[in-house]
Amino acid sequence: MTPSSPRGDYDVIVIGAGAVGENVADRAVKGGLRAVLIEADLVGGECSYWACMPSKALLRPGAALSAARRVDGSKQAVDGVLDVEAVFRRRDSFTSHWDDAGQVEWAEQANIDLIRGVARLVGERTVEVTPPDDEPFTLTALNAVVLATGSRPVVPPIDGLADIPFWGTREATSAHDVPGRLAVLGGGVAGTELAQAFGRLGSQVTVIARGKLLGGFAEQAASRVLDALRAENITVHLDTETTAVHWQPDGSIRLEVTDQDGDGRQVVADRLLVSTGRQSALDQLGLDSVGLAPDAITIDNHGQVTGTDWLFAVGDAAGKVQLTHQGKYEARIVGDVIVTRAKGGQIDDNLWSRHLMTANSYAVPHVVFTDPAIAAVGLAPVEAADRFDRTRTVELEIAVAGSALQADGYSGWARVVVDEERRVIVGATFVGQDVAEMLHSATIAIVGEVPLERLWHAVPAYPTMSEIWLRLLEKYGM
Ligand SMILES: Cc1cc2nc3c(=O)[nH]c(=O)nc-3n(C[C@H](O)[C@H](O)[C@H](O)COP(=O)(O)OP(=O)(O)OC[C@H]3O[C@@H](n4cnc5c(N)ncnc54)[C@H](O)[C@@H]3O)c2cc1C
Ligand SMILES: NC(=O)c1ccc[n+]([C@@H]2O[C@H](COP(=O)([O-])OP(=O)(O)OC[C@H]3O[C@@H](n4cnc5c(N)ncnc54)[C@H](O)[C@@H]3O)[C@@H](O)[C@H]2O)c1
Repeated sequence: MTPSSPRGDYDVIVIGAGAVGENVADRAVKGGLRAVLIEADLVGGECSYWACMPSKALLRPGAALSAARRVDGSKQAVDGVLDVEAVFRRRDSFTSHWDDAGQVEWAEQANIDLIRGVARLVGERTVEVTPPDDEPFTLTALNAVVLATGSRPVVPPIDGLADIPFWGTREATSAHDVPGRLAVLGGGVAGTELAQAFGRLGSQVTVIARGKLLGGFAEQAASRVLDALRAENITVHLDTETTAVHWQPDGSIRLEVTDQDGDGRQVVADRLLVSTGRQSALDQLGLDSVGLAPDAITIDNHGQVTGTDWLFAVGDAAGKVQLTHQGKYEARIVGDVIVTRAKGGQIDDNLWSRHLMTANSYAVPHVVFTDPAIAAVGLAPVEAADRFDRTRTVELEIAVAGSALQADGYSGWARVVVDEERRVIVGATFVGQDVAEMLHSATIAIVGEVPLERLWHAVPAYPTMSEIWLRLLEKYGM
């Protein structure tokens, strides 16, 4: 939808209509302001069409099949393989076939104006929009401009890489074919999830990680995912640098890799997926027009760009936490800050106030949707030890009645980190089949700063996997 009169003033101009930009605009409108979203591509952004939704849709059928195979009685009923066409069909429906009509309708119903085009700042509170087939025009924001422009893939400077047609995560998540041999460069979350997804769809997958696999997660958790990938015949090279990539006459791709002992080898694949991280998309936004350098801006915990009182950045663009749910949290906070200011109210600087992104520092939930999955929130033991005087870690195998029922031979691991002074949980990690849904209980315990003495009264239903909470508290000494 293009508003009847797009030129002129808005209270709030949001550049980028990904999940995060949509949420800022929605919050502003619900607070009584006039907001416009400007989008250069599909309304809904990366998560809806090329990231969270399609990647999880590619993973889910494999996880469901494996779950059925782990239970005596149901395993006898499944002797086939994944129906690749059906998996792609289901994925296509989750991406609405890369058609954003539904999101456009949502914006209309939410009373948010939407303009298609590329936006950039041309002065304080002033944004120039270049529509696809029209002349540029300018808009002025009475209150705020919000940068919700997301992130772009980082492509490493590897010899020969620029000369070959490799897949990024966009091409992988929207693929309609399963490569015979798939090489995955990067052992982060995207690479690991997509390696398992394509391995289960039939590719012979080789992952090349320059360090550990899933290095940001607890070693005990990441190693179980690594073991699972290898058990599924996915080759994983750890601590391995890729020095050159060649396009071969038969159309295959040859990677020259070197391990930490300096031993070289070659990996040959039909497709190469490069998933080596993402960086904030703040360049080409005209920040220099207001005296700011894209690589030098700082953003405070209200989402405000330091040195301005009208410019905000949220979600992947802000670069603090590159996760949809956390970006949407930032969006709600920025929306509330803008509305409160517009109404002449006071911004509350206190921890956990509705104007401060406190959860970014203490309670970011993150799920790796592999099988086994990793679900983690809050601080790792080392981070907790940095922040608090006395901390303690309790860890356990997940072996309760609920897990035994969930899968025959269920294997999982759980850990909580406790701030001993306040006797509250400050971090939790679970790894195992179906652990993702247990994560929010940990998030609530951390955000609520629920004392262990009170948590003791939070009785997990029997027989569920949440019983691990009771075992952790018992092991702690409750
Ligand atoms: C493969 C993959 C899987 C992922 N899976 C998950 C997951 O399971 N869970 C999770 O929480 N996170 C996941 N993420 C991360 C998640 O996708 C991002 O954190 C999220 O999309 C960020 O949302 P955003 O709105 O900030 O940015 P985006 O979704 O990137 O939206 C930004 C929008 O701004 C537009 N834009 C940019 N510049 C301009 C301009 N100048 N003018 C107009 N419009 C502009 C873009 O076209 C885009 O639509 C995944 C990421 C990848 C790559
Ligand atoms: N389930 C989820 O929530 C989910 C899933 C996928 C992606 N994401 C998010 O999307 C973003 C992008 O994901 P990602 O996996 O690309 O980023 P990432 O930062 O998680 O991982 C990138 C990996 O690439 C490696 N790398 C960098 N340069 C390399 C090189 N030259 N050779 C080999 N390896 C190299 C890094 O060491 C790192 O392990 C992340 O912020 C991630 O959290 C989230």
